[in-house]
This record gives sequence, C-alpha cells and structure tokens, in this order.
Amino acid sequence: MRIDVVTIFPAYLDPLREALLGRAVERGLLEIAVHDLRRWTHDVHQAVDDAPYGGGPGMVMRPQVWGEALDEVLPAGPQPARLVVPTPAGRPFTQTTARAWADEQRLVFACGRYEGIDERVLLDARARGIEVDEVSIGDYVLVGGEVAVLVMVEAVARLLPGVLGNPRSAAEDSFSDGLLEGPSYTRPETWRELAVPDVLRGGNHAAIARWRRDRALERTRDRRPDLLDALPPDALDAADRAV
Ligand SMILES: Nc1cc(-c2ccc3ccn(Cc4ccc(CN5CCCC5)cc4)c3c2)n[nH]1
Repeated sequence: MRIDVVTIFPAYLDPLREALLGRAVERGLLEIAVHDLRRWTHDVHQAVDDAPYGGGPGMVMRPQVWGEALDEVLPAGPQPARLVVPTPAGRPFTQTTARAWADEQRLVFACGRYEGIDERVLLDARARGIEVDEVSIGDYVLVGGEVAVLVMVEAVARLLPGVLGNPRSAAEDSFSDGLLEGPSYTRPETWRELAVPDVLRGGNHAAIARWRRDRALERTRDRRPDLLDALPPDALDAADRAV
C-alpha cells in the first residue's frame, strides 16, 4: 500500500516514521510520502487560505492550490486511489472503515487546516472519478486534519500483513466480536497486594474463555451499551445473557 499525505505541516506526520510503522516502512510493507501543500503555491506569501464567502469565522483553504496538489499526487487514471479528507463533519471512521481501506492499493490524505477546504476541491475530485471519503475520528473538533491522519494511518497499517508481530492481535481486536476487550494481566501474580484473578493462573482454557467473555460483556454493557444493541440477535448465547 502506498499512502500520500498532503499538509501544510509535514513535520506533524513525523511520528509515522517511528516504531512499528517506521519499521514497516523500512521493511517495504507500506510506502508513506508526505507532501508540503505550499509546494503548489506560486505567490511570494505561499497563501493557502482566504476569507469564507458568505462570512463566518476563520478562513477557508483555497481550491487552486489543492487542485494542483491533488492533480500531481492523485492522478486520475488506471491505478484507482481513495482520497480521504478528515473533517468534523465526516462519516465516522471505525474499525470497519480501517479494514476496508486496508485492501486499497493507494490512500491519499488531504489535511485541512483553518475551517476546512473549499468544497469544490472534493467536487472536482469526484467529478474525475476519484472515491472521496470525508471522515471524522470522533465528535470533538481538532485544529486540523493531521492528527486524524495519524490515527487513521495507524489503524489501517496495523491490519496490513506482516506489520503486526502477532497477527492474532488484529484478528482479536476490540470490536472484532462486537464487544470491548476485558482486563489484561501479566506478572507478578500479586502487585501492591492486588492479585491476578485465579482463573487466569489455572490451566482451564474453557473457564478462562468464559471469564474473559463475561468481563468483556460487563465492560461493554457498562461503557458502550450501544455496541450491545448493535449486535446481531444470535450473537449472545444464554450464558452471555446471564452476565
Ligand atoms: N474528528 C475530527 C476531525 C477534525 C478536523 C479535521 C480536519 C480539519 C481541518 C480544519 N479543522 C478545524 C476545524 C474545522 C471545522 C470547524 C467547524 N467550523 C464551523 C463553521 C465552519 C467550520 C472548526 C475547526 C479540522 C478538524 N476535527 N475533529
């Protein structure tokens, strides 16, 4: 997978060169290119924003600069790419989105700043046959799209073959069975007078599986009842419903 990111703050994407993702790039499991949007300005001030038509707070990012940038970074043509535009007004980005994008050959992320990007940039991309996804990573307002791109690239990249040392981890993600994962423990058996639950130290794998599912159901009911409501009717068996 090749990932391109266009931004006026390229350094914001430096964390993608670190740790697990950095190693995955070094190993050629994915390619990440970050582009400074100001490369496509032609004025001495390298202006990328202007006042909003119709008034309102803040500034809007100019279509000309984004148009030239995306013409170069996201050529319409044989190799389809998906243009992802983070925005507070987007559709929710979820694990389902991450899994779907993990199958793409190319992802191009357009990081807005100010109050966002002139709508015509997205209209023009769609008119050129490019898939454009406007996505939100949560119901809170950031200052720009860069942090949202870090979140989404990490969520997608960890699903790519070979990126995670232990592929079972991605397969057993939270939400993979529709529930939140329960508590985890490691050595020592007792720490500050707090003991690891006995069942986890025994060898009864059926009992351990049952205990873990019970903790996951309890936690999901407590923190995310919406996830329980979204489960298919046959997802919970009698033992589950007794929790
Ligand atoms: N999940 C999530 C994603 C973001 C996000 C993503 C990209 C950008 C680019 C600029 N901003 C700042 C921003 C944008 C829109 C408004 C709302 N204004 C009200 C009137 C016109 C617009 C305020 C502030 C972003 C924010 N935030 N949260």
